[in-house]
Amino acid sequence: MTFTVRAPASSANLGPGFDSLGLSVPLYTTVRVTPQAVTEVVPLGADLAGTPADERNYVYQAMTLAARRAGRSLPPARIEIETQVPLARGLGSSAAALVAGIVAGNELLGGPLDTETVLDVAAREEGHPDNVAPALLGGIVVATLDRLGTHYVRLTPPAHLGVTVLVPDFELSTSKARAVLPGEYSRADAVHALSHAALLVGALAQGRLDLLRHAMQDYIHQTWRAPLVPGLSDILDEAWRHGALGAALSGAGPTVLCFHDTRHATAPLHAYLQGVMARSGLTGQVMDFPIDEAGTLVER
Ligand SMILES: Nc1ncnc2c1ncn2[C@@H]1O[C@H](COP(=O)(O)OP(=O)(O)O)[C@@H](O)[C@H]1O
Ligand SMILES: N[C@@H](CCOP(=O)(O)O)C(=O)O
Repeated sequence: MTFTVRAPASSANLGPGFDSLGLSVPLYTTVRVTPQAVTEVVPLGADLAGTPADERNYVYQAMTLAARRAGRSLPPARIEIETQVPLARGLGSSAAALVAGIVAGNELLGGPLDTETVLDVAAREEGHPDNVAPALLGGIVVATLDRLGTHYVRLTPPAHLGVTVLVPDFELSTSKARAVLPGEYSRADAVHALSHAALLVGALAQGRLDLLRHAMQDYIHQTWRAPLVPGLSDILDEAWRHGALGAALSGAGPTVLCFHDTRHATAPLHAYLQGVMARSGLTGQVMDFPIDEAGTLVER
């Protein structure tokens, strides 16, 4: 019996919530699984043309993680993969592929893993839970990973909170954008990060949209990654003057996320972001999204 798994994109960090805070974006990676006598892996569409069409594919590898955690072997199947998530742009394409694959593997095995375990498998594989948690659960998720498990709180997005993303036309791999970060931080930077991340979670939980731009300040990763993303510093400093409620590097970049109030037109923010791109010599797309609330879905 064929089944389909659909996992959403994500925007991780939201400024100071490095490796711990993220939200779900309604662009999807879809994995269609049909049990059959031999395994076939079929990436579909131009965006996945560079990914392996065999068992080395990241989605298939993710399916085997579910089997390993369940102590079983994966039955053979035809596995078709499609995505709307732009690759290596900081919108969690690898997290969506990983979560979709683990959920698909679990489903193919008859569902031996519960949601908490699926999340833990994904977070351990990724090394941090901030993009896999919203990809699996939807909404806004704050999460941490320790030796006992992956612990999280899922927040329902506040009313009137929308997302605008600027997605540049160039790729930046997460590993490259992690390699530029320092190994150590000062106590002042740690206190700055803790207080801002805590304030941000409180503001999101209470719908305090007025606090977002203050709470989203970050020196842990954005400062170091700014040289990799032309225009980022300008947007972080200035986007609020053009209607953004707050701005952050999305995941490891190069996408930049702005929050907007859905009761107001986003045309001035779009015009500003297009202007930053033009001044920075970039091309790319500016798009508005609601926050996805469904997370990963399985359809039979
Ligand atoms: N649907 C997919 N199928 C196979 N591999 C994928 C898929 N989506 C992403 N990937 C892999 O993940 C890589 C991008 O991961 P990463 O650098 O972490 O960027 P991001 O997750 O921000 O898009 C791609 O280059 C590709 O190797
Ligand atoms: N916390 C991570 C998030 C990476 O997200 P991605 O969408 O770019 O894979 C980081 O900032 O490195």
